[in-house]
Amino acid sequence: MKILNVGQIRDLDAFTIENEPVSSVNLMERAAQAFCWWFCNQFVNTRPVTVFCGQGNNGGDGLAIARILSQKCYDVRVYIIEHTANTSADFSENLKRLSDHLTPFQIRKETDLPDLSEKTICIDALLGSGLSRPAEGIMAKVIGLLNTSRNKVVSVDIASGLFIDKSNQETDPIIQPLFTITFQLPKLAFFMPQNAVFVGEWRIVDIGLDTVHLLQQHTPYYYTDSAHAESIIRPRNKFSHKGTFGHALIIAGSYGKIGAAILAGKACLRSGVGLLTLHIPECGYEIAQISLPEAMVSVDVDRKFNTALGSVSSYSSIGIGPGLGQEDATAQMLAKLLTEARLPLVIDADALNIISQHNDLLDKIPAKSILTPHPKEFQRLAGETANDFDRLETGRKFAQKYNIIICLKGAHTAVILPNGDVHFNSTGNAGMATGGTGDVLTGIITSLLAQGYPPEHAAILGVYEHGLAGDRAASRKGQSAMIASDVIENLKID
Ligand SMILES: NC(=O)C1=CN([C@@H]2O[C@H](COP(=O)(O)OP(=O)(O)OC[C@H]3O[C@@H](n4cnc5c(N)ncnc54)[C@H](OP(=O)(O)O)[C@@H]3O)[C@@H](O)[C@H]2O)[C@@H](O)CC1
Ligand SMILES: Nc1ncnc2c1ncn2[C@@H]1O[C@H](COP(=O)(O)OP(=O)(O)O)[C@@H](O)[C@H]1O
Ligand SMILES: [K+]
Repeated sequence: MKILNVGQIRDLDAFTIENEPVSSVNLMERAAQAFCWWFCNQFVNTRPVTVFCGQGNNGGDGLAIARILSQKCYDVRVYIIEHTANTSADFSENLKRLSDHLTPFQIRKETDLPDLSEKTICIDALLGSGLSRPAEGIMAKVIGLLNTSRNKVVSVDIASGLFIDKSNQETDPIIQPLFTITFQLPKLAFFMPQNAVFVGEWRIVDIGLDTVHLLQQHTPYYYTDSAHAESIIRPRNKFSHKGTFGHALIIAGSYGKIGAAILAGKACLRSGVGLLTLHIPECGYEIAQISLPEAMVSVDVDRKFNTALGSVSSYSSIGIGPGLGQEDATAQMLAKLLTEARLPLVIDADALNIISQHNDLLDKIPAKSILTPHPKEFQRLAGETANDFDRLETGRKFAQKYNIIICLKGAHTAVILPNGDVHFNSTGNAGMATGGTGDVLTGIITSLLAQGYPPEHAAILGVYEHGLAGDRAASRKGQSAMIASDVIENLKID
């Protein structure tokens, strides 16, 4: 699914209006109906509703929503914030249409602000995608009122005050909704951790914007929905054998962290690889043979750390990093691997930390290798960034410069491709914020690479399936009880 910028969204609206054709007020009616369909499924009509409207099209949506909800027997109040002399045409039309049902209250100054009963659900239709500057004056006061009230707030399209495709300042007044019900497409702002409280839970409602025009839009930003992930999966051929699915090598673990190697290895096997070899320090030999009998074990000459590899030319994919430690000898082994490897690697955890400390290694990373940093590891690698939008841009430039794929891990892991395209993940949950889940991801992606998935697909699909397994684990165990092993147990890539 594509993620468009503000200008493209405006064009898509305009194209739909002209070519469907549908009048812009009827498109607004569709948007309001779609919002109300979600709203009525979520909240019963015994809850009072107060709609706060600006004077642009977002406010117009709010007026139409108020009318529809009032027709559905909700007890609705409407407040219009008079912040400008210019109202949009569709706002004015909806104001007329509302007059048979309700009389709105005007808010011009602070003393006009209402007291809200606790049960009231507030609908935020102050400002939408037309936001051109931070909210101020009476608009900021209303935002402040809603944020300090204990009421549930639902934002129409986007929280008022939040920019769709660029960073806000920390001091900007922005609604902090419980839900954002957005039209047709997710917005870039939703994927930034800095915006978590300004988005809440978000849902997309379809308003029938032109799909052909949408297909023609160029954007570097995508959202990995189930349809996209499933289109990547290759079915297993009836006559396939273990050689068909590759031989993966995972180089991981150190004294006290052999578990990281086991987690990555088990995840690799559970993701469909034909054969797996684990390269681990000697202290992990028995642990690995007992806990993962399906894997072959290559034992390092060192007892506690991975320090030396034999030839790696026979492997179909190589993953390195989980629990590796950062010993000098390990760093030298990594440098040699980067120079000798003829295929894209999966590079995680301490392997990334070693590269951060030896910047000359960056140029040696094989093309299309997949790096899986969490935000701190990415900061060590690429330096400080001003905000999450800036971090994403830095990631895009980094991926392009070194011709690599970066999976910037988080709630919506961003898979950044060598051409600068970004695929935000849609699966996963906060139960995955527990030790070892990153090791599991390394195993999954290494497995997919071994099976012959192109690196871009291995990264996008691996991240998606990792999150999906996490979601299954959460629904079975609960987010607090689930651990990384549960993510592995719930893998099912087919
Ligand atoms: N047919 C369609 O296109 C559809 C559109 N839809 C809906 O329209 C929404 C976009 O509507 P929109 O473009 O009218 O912008 P909106 O956000 O309502 O307000 C802009 C007004 O506010 C002003 N303003 C800006 N910043 C401000 C600030 N900080 N403080 C105060 N004022 C500020 C700005 O004025 P200006 O920048 O010129 O000063 C302008 O007057 C979109 O999110 C969706 O909900 C749906 O119905 C589907 C069909
Ligand atoms: N709140 C969250 N929502 C969704 N996924 C999450 C969340 N927190 C962590 N994850 C996922 O869990 C994994 C954690 O990886 P990482 O930080 O490397 O952990 P570890 O080093 O303990 O293995 C990443 O894939 C990340 O995307
Ligand atoms: K809004």
